Amino acid sequence: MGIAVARPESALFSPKPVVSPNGYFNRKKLLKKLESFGNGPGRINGLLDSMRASSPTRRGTDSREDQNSWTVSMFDEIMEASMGKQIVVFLDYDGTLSPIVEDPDRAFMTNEMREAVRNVAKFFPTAIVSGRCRAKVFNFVRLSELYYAGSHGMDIKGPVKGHRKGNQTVLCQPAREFLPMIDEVYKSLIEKIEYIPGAKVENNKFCLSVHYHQVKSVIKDYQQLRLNQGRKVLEIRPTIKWDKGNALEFLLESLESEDVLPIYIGDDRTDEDAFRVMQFLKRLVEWKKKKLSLLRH
Ligand SMILES: O=P(O)(O)OC[C@H]1O[C@H](O[C@H]2O[C@H](CO)[C@@H](O)[C@H](O)[C@H]2O)[C@H](O)[C@@H](O)[C@@H]1O
Repeated sequence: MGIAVARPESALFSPKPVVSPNGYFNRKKLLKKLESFGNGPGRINGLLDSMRASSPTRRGTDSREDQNSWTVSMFDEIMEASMGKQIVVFLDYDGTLSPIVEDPDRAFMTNEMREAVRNVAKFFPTAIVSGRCRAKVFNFVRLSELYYAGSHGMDIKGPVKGHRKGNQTVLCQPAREFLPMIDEVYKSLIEKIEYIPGAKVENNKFCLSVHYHQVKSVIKDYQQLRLNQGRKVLEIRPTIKWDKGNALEFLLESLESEDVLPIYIGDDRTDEDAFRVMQFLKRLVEWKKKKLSLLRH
């Protein structure tokens, strides 16, 4: 597959973290970048809906043939919508780049998939957005040219220095203060879980995944932590308002390019936080366009 999109020579992400006093990004600035999001009002919305509809189902019923025909039919649409824009690609890991398997430590991606991601990253800034801790997802993917947003976006880092000329590291860890608490709960869970056959607790740095049940009793005394249910997994994370959607906004805000077309591919409930942000931004762009056209007439 050949993709011809011009990539600017300058660094794609700004040199230092974008931190505004009241948060980690400036929505107004982001809106400006996305002003010409799509070639018509329903364009990106339709694209996103189709992407979601064709992502692998929980039971994995989509055939390879279905997926291939979707890829071919969407290719032209994506190319058309991206005219003059900087495409930015966001990819979830488990269930998107790797198959869902029983043992979370063995969720390897194929070399074929790694090659595909490597090729995408040659043309577009590419970020992996995962519930896993950044180091672990990096060990699976092993592509240093990518951006990684681990712990559901609570730990963001750019490509290693020197990989691409002029590229800088972006760092964002909005839940740092929760580390001791997460660690405490992790230790407590390890003790409890020892006696439960098949249960496993995974330390994802800023959040924890309990591969199965018996967790509610342990965290009931921690009001600042919440429970989230994933695929046969319970996730514990800080109550702060920060999810994969915020990670997406943070990375888009860090882009130096003015006109961007974000593409996000994911399969899980937590990816819907990012889908919601994309829908919201699109509505904002439409609203602003409508307002401008009313002012002109
Ligand atoms: O955001 P993601 O990259 O999709 O991470 C979400 C969770 O993924 C992993 O668990 C899931 O995949 C495992 C391996 O296939 C599977 O055994 C488990 O049942 C799934 O829930 C990861 O282990 C979790 O820590 C992540 O929260």
